[in-house]
Amino acid sequence: MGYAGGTAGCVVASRLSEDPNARVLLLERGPLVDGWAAHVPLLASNFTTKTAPVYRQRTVPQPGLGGRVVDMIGGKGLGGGTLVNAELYTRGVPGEYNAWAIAGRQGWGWEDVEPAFKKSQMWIPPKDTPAFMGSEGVNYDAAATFGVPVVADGNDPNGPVAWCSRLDSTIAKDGKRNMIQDAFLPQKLVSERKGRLTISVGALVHRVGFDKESDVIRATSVEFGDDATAKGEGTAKYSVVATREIILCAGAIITPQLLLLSGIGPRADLEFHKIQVVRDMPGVGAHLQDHVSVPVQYHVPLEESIEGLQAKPLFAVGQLLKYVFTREGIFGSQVQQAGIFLPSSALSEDGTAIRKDVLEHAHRHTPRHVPDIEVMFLPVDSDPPTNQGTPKRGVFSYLCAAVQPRSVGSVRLASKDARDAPVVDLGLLSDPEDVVVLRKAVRFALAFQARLPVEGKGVVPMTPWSAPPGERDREVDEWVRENAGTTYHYSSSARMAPEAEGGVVDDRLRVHGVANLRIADASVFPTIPGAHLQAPVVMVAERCAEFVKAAAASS
Ligand SMILES: Cc1cc2nc3c(=O)[nH]c(=O)nc-3n(C[C@H](O)[C@H](O)[C@H](O)COP(=O)(O)OP(=O)(O)OC[C@H]3O[C@@H](n4cnc5c(N)ncnc54)[C@H](O)[C@@H]3O)c2cc1C
Repeated sequence: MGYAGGTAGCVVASRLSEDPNARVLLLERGPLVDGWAAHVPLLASNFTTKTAPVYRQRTVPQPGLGGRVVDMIGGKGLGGGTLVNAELYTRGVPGEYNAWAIAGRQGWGWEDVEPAFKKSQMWIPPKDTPAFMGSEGVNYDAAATFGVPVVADGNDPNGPVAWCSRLDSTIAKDGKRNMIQDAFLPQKLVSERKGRLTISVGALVHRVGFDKESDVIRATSVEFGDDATAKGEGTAKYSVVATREIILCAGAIITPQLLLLSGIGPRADLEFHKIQVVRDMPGVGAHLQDHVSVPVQYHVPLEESIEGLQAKPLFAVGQLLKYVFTREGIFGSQVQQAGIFLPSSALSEDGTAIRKDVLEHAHRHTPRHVPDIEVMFLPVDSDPPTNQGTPKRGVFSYLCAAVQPRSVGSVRLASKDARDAPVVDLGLLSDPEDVVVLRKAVRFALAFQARLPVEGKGVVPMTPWSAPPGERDREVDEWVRENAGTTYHYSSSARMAPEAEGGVVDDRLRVHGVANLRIADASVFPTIPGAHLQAPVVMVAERCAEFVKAAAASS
C-alpha cells in the first residue's frame, strides 16, 4: 500500500504492481488531472491560476528574510509536484551521492543510485529548435568568455564541476508534458493491472494505525476519508489493513505531518496536541531544507519574455497555434531552458571571475567541489506580483540559488486535523553561510550579464531592474535578505540518518523502530541534493520499490 500518489507514489505503485501476486492500493488526496491543457508544457507550469492543481500555504515569518513570510506551492493530484513543476530533469553530480555514502548511508553512493536513475529515464535527443526567447545563445557565449565550460549534457556524470548547459526536460517526444502518472501509470497499464492495482483519488489520509500488542510496533492500517467532506481528526471514514507494507509518499511537507498525526515525532509536540505517542522521534519534521534563491532581473523587450504572451494576445495566439500544429514554440518549451551550475569555491573572492586553478583539479565524483550555486536563465519575472495587470515590459531573470544550503527549518502540527496545513518554517537564510554563497552568486550573475556580447545575432537590450543598490558586502547581503525566496524544493524533513543523528528512516527507507512502514519521497534525502528534485525523488522511489520487493522475496 502506498500513499500518496505524487511523484514518488506513482513510481512506487507502478513498480510494486509489476508483481502479479502483489495487491497495491494508492491513496491520493487530490484529483485526477488530465486533459489537453494539463499536457501543454508551458501552460501547465503556470501555477498562478485559480484552477491550478496546487496546495497553497505560507511559511511562518522568516527571520533570515527580515521577517517576511513566503508563499509555498505543492502539486495536488495524481502526479503531485509533476503536475505543475518546471519540467527540468537534473540528477545532481555523483559527488552528492558519494557524500551520502561517506556519511554512512550504505547503498546510496553514485554507483548504487545511477542504475535507478537510468531505469526510469528514456532520453530523447532535443529537437534542434531555435534558441528560446533569446535565453540561450547569448548566455552560452558569455559563459564561454567567462571560462565556464559549455557542455551538451549537464547530467553527464563525468563532466566538469562548473558548467553551462541546456537542461533536459520531462517533455515527451510528442511535445506533451510527461507527468509522472503519464510515465508510470498510463491508463493502459492501470487497466491491465486491474485487480492488483487500485488507485483512489480524492482520498485524504488521516493517519497510520499500529499494532501495539506485540513487542514490536507494527504499522498495520491507514485511516482515510473523502477529501471534500472528511472533517476533523476523528472522522476518517475508512480504514484499510495492510498485509505487508505501508509506504508514505506525501512529500517533504505532508509526510512529517502524517507521521506526527500518527503518533511518531517529538514527544512534547505530540503531547501538546494530545496525540498518543507511538514513538518519540525528535527528527520528524526537523531538518526541512529548500534551495533559497534570489533573482537578479533585467527589463527586456516584451517579445523576448514570457510577459509578452500576456501583453500581446495576437502573439500568444500565434504561439499557441504553432504549438497545436508543430508542438514547438514557447508553449511547447519549459520556462528555464538553460543555466549554470558551479561550486562557489571556483569563483574569485568577489565572485566576478572563475578560478581555473580550482576547476582544473576538481572532479564530479568527489564531494569537495559539488556545485553549491545554480544560476537559472529565466525569460520571465521569477517572482511576479499578483494582480499586476498587463505587463508593460518583459523581464529576464538570473535566478541565483544556493543549492547546498546549510539553513534548516521545520514542519510542525497546526492541529490534529489532517486537512489543516502544518506550520512550516523553511528556515531560509537562517545560516549566514548561505548569504555568503548567494552574495557570490549575485556578483557572478551581475558580472556575467556585463559580459554578454553587446552586438551580434540574438542580443537583446537589457536594462537593470532588480539588483543590489551597491557593491559593498553589506549592501548585497541586505538586498539578498530582502529579495530571497523559495525554489519550491522542499526536502529532508524525515531524513535518512541514524535516529541518534536526527534521522527518521534507515538506509532501506524503513522508519526507525517501526515495522512495515517506509517513506519514499523528497523528505528522506539525508541532505538536499543540488539538483531540481524530481529526478532524485524518482530515483529514491525506484530504490524503495527494490527494497520492498527484496523484503517480500526473503520473507
Ligand atoms: C512550482 C514547482 C516547480 C518545480 N520545478 C521543478 C523542476 O522543474 N524540476 C524538478 O526536478 N523539480 C521541480 N520541482 C520539485 C519537484 O517537483 C518536487 O520536489 C517533487 O515532485 C516532490 O515529489 P514528492 O513525491 O516528494 O512529493 P509530491 O510530488 O508533492 O507528492 C505528494 C503527494 O501527496 C499528496 N498528499 C498530500 N497530503 C495527502 C494526504 N493527507 N492524503 C493523501 N495524499 C496526500 C499530494 O496531493 C501529492 O500528490 C518543482 C516543484 C514545484 C512546486
